[in-house]
Amino acid sequence: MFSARSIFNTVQRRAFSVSAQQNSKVTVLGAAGGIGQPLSLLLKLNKRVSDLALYDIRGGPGVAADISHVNTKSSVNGYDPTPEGLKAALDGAEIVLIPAGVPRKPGMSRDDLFNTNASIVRDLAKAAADHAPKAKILVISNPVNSTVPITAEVFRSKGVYDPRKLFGVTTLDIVRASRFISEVKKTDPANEEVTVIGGHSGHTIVPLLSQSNHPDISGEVRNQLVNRIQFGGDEVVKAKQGAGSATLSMAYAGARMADSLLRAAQGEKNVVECTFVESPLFKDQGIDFFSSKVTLGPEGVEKIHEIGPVNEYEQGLIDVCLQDLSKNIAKGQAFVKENP
Ligand SMILES: NC(=O)c1ccc[n+]([C@@H]2O[C@H](COP(=O)([O-])OP(=O)(O)OC[C@H]3O[C@@H](n4cnc5c(N)ncnc54)[C@H](O)[C@@H]3O)[C@@H](O)[C@H]2O)c1
Ligand SMILES: O=C(O)C[C@H](O)C(=O)O
Repeated sequence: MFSARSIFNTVQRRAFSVSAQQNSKVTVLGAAGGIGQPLSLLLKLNKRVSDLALYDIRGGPGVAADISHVNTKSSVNGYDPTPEGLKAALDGAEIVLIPAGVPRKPGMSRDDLFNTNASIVRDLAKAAADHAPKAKILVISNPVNSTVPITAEVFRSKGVYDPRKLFGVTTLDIVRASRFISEVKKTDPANEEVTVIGGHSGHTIVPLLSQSNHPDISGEVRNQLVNRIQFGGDEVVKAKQGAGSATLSMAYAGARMADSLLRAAQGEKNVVECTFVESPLFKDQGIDFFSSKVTLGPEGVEKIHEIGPVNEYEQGLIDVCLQDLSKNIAKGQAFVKENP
């Protein structure tokens, strides 16, 4: 004879075992910041996230308590800024997003953030390598062109580097390109997808309009559109007048990238994002990392796409990009060698 209570428990256990197969713990390091808070909120709304872990050097538990009241199923935990707190935040994570670090003020380049953010990312990468060595790491902190190589070097030094699992988040460039081209063409941005390759700063951001729905864009309109995509970040930094850089659009972009990886991990095919990864595309020119279209799979990077046909103007942009990028990457790699 089964009591109502034991039937309820059995049903509960079954429900748990179904969701347990799809458990996806997602950790945000820098969760109380301008990006961290809205990003964490968007992740709370994502049904694929079962467990949200929020860590920051200040305010993590408060943000977690607040977000935990949102009535979606996932659990939310905030962690104290201690080595134990960081370890607990990372233990068992499938995805780790890193928006920890200082943002730009007007007049600064992303590279000007290097002196502060390089060591922040290095130390968080060390913790991730120790406590979540198999997680997919999504680096948002700038300068992305250098912080991704820093993370790779840290993981390599600890013997756990898997290039399929390290991503520089350049999704905001894709989001902007889609939005800005729709403003020029008076179309719905939902129907505009622009491939943006290279890196994530100024001239290293290379939109391939010739591969978009509007290869006809040319002349001054094209030049202005490309410039706006390359320097869209500056628009926000200027408008915020010293109060930081893009946070809300970045949270949206970061949540999209995390969702794409979760969808791919849960079996969806043909999930493609442009992202800054270790790449063979320009290795012969000494450039180890490059953003291009990447098909995502259960283990992370499944296939790095060729750049495809580009016109003469775009080839010129790529040439300029490669010069800056190689310096940014080398700077990140050297930093970890000199400051292990
Ligand atoms: N990849 C991109 O497209 C993109 C877009 C926008 C901003 N960013 C970058 O993201 C970073 C964060 O920007 P923001 O506007 O959220 O800044 P913010 O200052 O508002 O927030 C940063 C957060 O990081 C936390 N933090 C600092 N050191 C930490 C550590 N060691 N461990 C954990 N948390 C730590 C801070 O306490 C703060 O809450 C900046 O470097 C910015 O340039 C990147
Ligand atoms: O511009 C910045 O410094 C932040 C970010 O990289 C952006 O593109 O908005």
